[in-house]
Amino acid sequence: MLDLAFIRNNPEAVKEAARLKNNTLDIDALLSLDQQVLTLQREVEEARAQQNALSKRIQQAAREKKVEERNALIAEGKRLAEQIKEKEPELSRLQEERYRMLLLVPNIPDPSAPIGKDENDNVPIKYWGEKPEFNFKSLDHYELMQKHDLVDIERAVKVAGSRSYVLKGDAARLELALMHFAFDRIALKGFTPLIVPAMAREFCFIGNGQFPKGRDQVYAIEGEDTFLVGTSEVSITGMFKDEILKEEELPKTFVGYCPCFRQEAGTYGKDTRGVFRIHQFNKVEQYVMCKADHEESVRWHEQLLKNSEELIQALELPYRVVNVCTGDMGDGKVGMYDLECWVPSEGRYRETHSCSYFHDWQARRANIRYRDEEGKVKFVHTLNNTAIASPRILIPLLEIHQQADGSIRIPQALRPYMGGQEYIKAR
Ligand SMILES: Nc1ncnc2c1ncn2[C@@H]1O[C@H](COS(=O)(=O)NC(=O)[C@@H](N)CO)[C@@H](O)[C@H]1O
Repeated sequence: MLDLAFIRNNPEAVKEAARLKNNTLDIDALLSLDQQVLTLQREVEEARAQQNALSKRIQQAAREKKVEERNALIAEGKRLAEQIKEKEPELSRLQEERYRMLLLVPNIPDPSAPIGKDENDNVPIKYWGEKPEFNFKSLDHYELMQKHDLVDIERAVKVAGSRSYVLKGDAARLELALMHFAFDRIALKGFTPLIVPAMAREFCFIGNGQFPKGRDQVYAIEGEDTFLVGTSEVSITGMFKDEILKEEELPKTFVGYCPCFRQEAGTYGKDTRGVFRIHQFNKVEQYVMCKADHEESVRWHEQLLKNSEELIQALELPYRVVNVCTGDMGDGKVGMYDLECWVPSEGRYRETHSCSYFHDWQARRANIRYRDEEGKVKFVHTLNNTAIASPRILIPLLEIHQQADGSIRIPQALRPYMGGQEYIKAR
């Protein structure tokens, strides 16, 4: 959410942001609704002020025993009270409608973000690692998983329907090893480990920006005010709602974990093979809350990307980083990098990480503030990046490290989390 004063003073900038982000919100309609609210607010306040003045004159008339005047004044007071009683519900209805529209206003993308329509306009900015040249018939992730009996999709579909999976054997151990590896490496950088609720109240989803627009991606729990989170980012944002932190508490850095759930509405028929796009997965998340300073946000954005690059380099996976364009980054972002790992069977890079900064767009929605050294209260800036999301990361991991004899090499960095095991051996 943007500051209403900013929108009033910079309507063209906000309209341009909406255009660049394929956001169809009618900013003029919001501003005229805002004018209606301000006018009605003034009328109600004036009526209240008149009421106060009147009550003094009524007491005065009573003291001076001016019965006629006092009655006339009381009647005037009643008329005013009627007016207020009629206008207040209208005022709160319009304020509620203005708030709902404010939630739909996109953030202003940084000028460094490429202007574009969709993911095809994202700009690659960095490549790392040698793509493997297999001198044998290489397999895709699903063939490898079946060959090594590492997955059971059929029984998962029986249990949970489409886009579900059972990870078996070393793949199940790999997933937990990857979670532990990511948690450890990021915690070693001073980030506070958190295991957070995967069920969260509505205000958490409004706070991080998942609601109202992304509501169709979220599973609701029947009869409760809680929903299943698509990322621990939702719960971490909700943890600090309505709090006023001290500046010296910032930056707050977290490495969060929880199971993630997504409806994946609108992706029918897309990425249906294997475990690329599923309804439930595990993710270790980096989350930073810092003071309201653009340079600091940019520094953290670069740092969060670097942290994840270090993890992927340790897993020895070739990847590239793309600067996400305005049409693909979504409403809340000021800037966004995707880290994409090379998937040999597809002959292309596929997204495994998203790294974003928001300035105070999330903090304003979740009302997370801090008191700076001069005692001024400001909204914090928030950022997040994937550390590791699995099983999606298993796709490049298994494919890249497959060997001619059918075994799969476990990267050195993961071995301590796999009991020292070096290969997944063909059975
Ligand atoms: N439906 C899904 N199935 C499997 N993995 C997914 C799915 N949705 C997202 N992911 C993984 O989770 C990562 C982060 O998801 S994201 O929506 O892009 N970004 C976030 O959730 C941010 N909180 C940063 O992690 C993706 O890059 C991908 O690796």
